[in-house]
Amino acid sequence: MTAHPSPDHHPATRPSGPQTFSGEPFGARLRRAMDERGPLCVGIDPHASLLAEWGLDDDIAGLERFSRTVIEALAGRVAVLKPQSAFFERFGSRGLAVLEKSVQEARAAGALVVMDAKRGDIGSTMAAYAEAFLRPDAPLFSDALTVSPYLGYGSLSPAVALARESGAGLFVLALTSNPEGGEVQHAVRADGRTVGATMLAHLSAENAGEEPLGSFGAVVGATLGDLSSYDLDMGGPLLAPGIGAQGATPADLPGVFGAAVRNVVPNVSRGVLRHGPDAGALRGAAERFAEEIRQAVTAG
Ligand SMILES: O=C(O)c1cc(=O)[nH]c(=O)n1[C@@H]1O[C@H](COP(=O)(O)O)[C@@H](O)[C@H]1O
Repeated sequence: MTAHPSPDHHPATRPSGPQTFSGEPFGARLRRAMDERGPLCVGIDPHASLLAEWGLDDDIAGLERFSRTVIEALAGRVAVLKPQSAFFERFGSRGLAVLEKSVQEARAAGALVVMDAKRGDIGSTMAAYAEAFLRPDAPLFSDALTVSPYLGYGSLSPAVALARESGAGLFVLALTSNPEGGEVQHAVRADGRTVGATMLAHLSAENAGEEPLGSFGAVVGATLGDLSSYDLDMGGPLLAPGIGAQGATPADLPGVFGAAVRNVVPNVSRGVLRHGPDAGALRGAAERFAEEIRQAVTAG
């Protein structure tokens, strides 16, 4: 007789967790979280230098303590937490185990989790990356994933399809915050459009008809100055890194994003994290950024 696994059976490598699809697409969940908590996204970026500043060793115990401290301080307050996968991958399989636990704990505590792994590959491999982060029973299932479209936007289709199916979202690198990004993203194509504008147009098509907000976002740096030549109103969220350590401020947001500022999810990582390890100080820093963002967005 064949033994049937119980309905809640998961292979040992796929622990069950809070990762069940609520039935509501990412864009709608994000809109609500932004309305209720404000739009701030805090990064979980355990730089070696921050571990040292926090009095932690640059080892797996330090990594775990760092990540847990950020989650305990902020997951019940901010709309989004964004773990940067590289800082966990640095520690190999044990770092990935900390990342898995962090994602699950942050989601269980009420934050949406954007996994910052910036994946991008040929379509058939992209399908595996999508399974790793966007299939609801995957150990690293996250509410959304950052992806790179620079193997061609179409190479992302398996991730788009799985995100739609599982109620997850994507943030596609369109106009990145770093000064080197322009040589690729501002390059002008034969049709006269820049590469970055082309990515925004693809996303606009993806989000067509989605209310109140589409699930297919763009990454657009808060550091970039006037972007009025770009159509940023593409129906989805705009993840805006660069505030704090990279020099942008909340007051810059209306000037960079114009009317699309209402869909901006401003990210701050080091600007908040450098206030740790005290939970109250982390919360205070996040609250100050959140308040400055609220004032800037209201005025803009
Ligand atoms: O996708 C991202 O999150 C991202 C895109 C981008 O254009 N620029 C950028 O800084 N990021 C990430 O956003 C975070 C910014 O960190 P801080 O400069 O410490 O606030 C880092 O985790 C970066 O990897």
